[in-house]
Amino acid sequence: MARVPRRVLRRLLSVGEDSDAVVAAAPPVPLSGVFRRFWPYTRGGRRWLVVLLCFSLIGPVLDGAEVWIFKIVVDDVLVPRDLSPFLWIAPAYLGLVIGSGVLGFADDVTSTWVSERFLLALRADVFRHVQSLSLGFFERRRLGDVLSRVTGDVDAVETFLLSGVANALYYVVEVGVFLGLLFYLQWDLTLLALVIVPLFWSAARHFSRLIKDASRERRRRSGSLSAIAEESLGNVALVQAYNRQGWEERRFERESVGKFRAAMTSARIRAVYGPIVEIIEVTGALAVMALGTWKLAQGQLTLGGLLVFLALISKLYGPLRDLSQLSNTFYAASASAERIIELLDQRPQVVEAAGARRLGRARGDVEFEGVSFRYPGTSRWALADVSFRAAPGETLALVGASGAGKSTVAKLQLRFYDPDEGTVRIDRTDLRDLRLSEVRDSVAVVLQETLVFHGTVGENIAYGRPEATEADIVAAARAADAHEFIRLLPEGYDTVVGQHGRTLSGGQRQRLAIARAMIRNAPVLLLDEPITGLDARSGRRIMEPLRRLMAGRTTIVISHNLLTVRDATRIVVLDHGRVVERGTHEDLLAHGGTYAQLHRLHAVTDHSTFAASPSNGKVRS
Ligand SMILES: Nc1ncnc2c1ncn2[C@@H]1O[C@H](COP(=O)(O)OP(=O)(O)OP(=O)(O)O)[C@@H](O)[C@H]1O
Repeated sequence: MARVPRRVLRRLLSVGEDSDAVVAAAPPVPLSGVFRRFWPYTRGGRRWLVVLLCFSLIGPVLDGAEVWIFKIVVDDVLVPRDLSPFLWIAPAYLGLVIGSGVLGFADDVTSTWVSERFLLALRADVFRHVQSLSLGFFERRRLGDVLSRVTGDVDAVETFLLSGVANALYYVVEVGVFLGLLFYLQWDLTLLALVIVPLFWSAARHFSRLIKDASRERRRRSGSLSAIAEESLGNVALVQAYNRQGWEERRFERESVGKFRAAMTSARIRAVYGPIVEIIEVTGALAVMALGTWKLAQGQLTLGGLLVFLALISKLYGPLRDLSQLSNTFYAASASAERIIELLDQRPQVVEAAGARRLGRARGDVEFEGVSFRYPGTSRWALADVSFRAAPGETLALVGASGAGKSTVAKLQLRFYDPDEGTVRIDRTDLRDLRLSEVRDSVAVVLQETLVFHGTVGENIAYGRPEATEADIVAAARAADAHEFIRLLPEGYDTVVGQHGRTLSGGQRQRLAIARAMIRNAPVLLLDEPITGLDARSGRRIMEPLRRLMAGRTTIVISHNLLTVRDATRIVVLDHGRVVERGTHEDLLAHGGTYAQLHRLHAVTDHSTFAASPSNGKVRS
């Protein structure tokens, strides 16, 4: 019979089986591990931790003194009905209350300062760490979950380390002071009062495990919620165009309900825990009261003594209960700490070698030699034995069907990944031997998907070189053929473009990206499908500023669109990650292979675009 209620209780107090998770739970870490991991972040505020420790020593002493004065009032004023001691008791009591107030103020301000400094250091470090991770990490992880860890879980670690520890110390000192007073008053009664301590602890141990499970589930669901919100709001145009709002809402709601369930489980655990602790506490107090009353009757204890004893017992049980509850708080916060630790344990796949060499201003000699590469976790070679070289100032075009591996070449050139076999070089030096920041400084990119940040047009152009002057920005915009349209914007270069530059057209965004690459003035230029998404006319308009940008730089142009390829000094044709042809435009046409085929196909598409375009106004100029 007892099994049924036990089963019900277990169901009520556990979070249940893990459903197919949007975001997986982080691996568990013991409390001591969490503590060791985050303790170094208290470095700047340890001196203040000592001050806080002093406050926590003084506070309970003042508290104890207030209770002791109460004993004197009962024994020396109330029982003998004599007012004279009251003349010193009243100012002493007032003094104690004022002292406690001042101490409370100083304690609040100092502890908040220490906590916030800790958070500042931790948050900055977590963010710095996440930024240092390789592209591969971001390609695998859900951004929303990472955001939720950086912003939400970090705060909980503070609870664990500082507030938690400061409170624990405070409670321990309180327990010490009150125990001392109690032993001084009546040692045998005190021992009786302490019988409940093991009960307190076993309850706390049992419940904190349950709390930890529920808290982990809550944090995991929070991560999932952020991930879903980020994905669906970030792609709102797609969601609305395909009428998928309902589906997105249901996904969001499923995680919300999961979080709600986890929150309810925690609430139930706490709600059961509270009364259990109270029952233990009252049992102890009743036992003490019974023995105390017997002692009062025997004349072994004064009335003031008994009253103070009972007051002190309640003062003692307070921090004892808080201490046991604190273990719940610790376990709840450690669920967040685990998520941060998992993030901090991620190692960038691409790391700068110790003693990496300086590159300085590169000449722009780019070389791939026998490069093979597989994306982490995949079995297919994205590039297999790829070799090519572009001398300074040359233009090399990478051509091939979708998925042939063209963008992967760009990622390796930027050292977002390292090749599994072979070598990528700039100026004859392996990228792995060079400083990472200088490798990337040597390259300017214009990507398939133009990245525009929320900010002014001027700021977006200067992103390529933050120290650029206004004149540099305008010069770059002119060269990119962007000056005219920027001038017509409501506030010119100070016009704020929304996130992803949604207030600009595709062609305008592309010209902004060209201006950004222009201002960077790097020796190597990577153009990844620079005219994708533009209609034929805009595509042709972009060609002129692109040619200006390419002049005097080593350019690797990745394109389906053979318009941008014709001028290349050398063309490399990729197929399923392998180089299948190489040569000039004329050579390859004459060869009649894959390139010639692509060229014929392109001529047809280009012609059909042209044929279909008059109604769209997309006429060849
Ligand atoms: N982050 C990734 N993780 C795993 N596989 C990837 C990743 N990025 C690309 N791939 C795979 O590697 C291969 C080459 O992709 P890549 O993006 O280089 O092709 P591409 O030639 O640039 O294609 P497109 O012209 O369509 O942009 C493809 O099979 C693709 O599925």
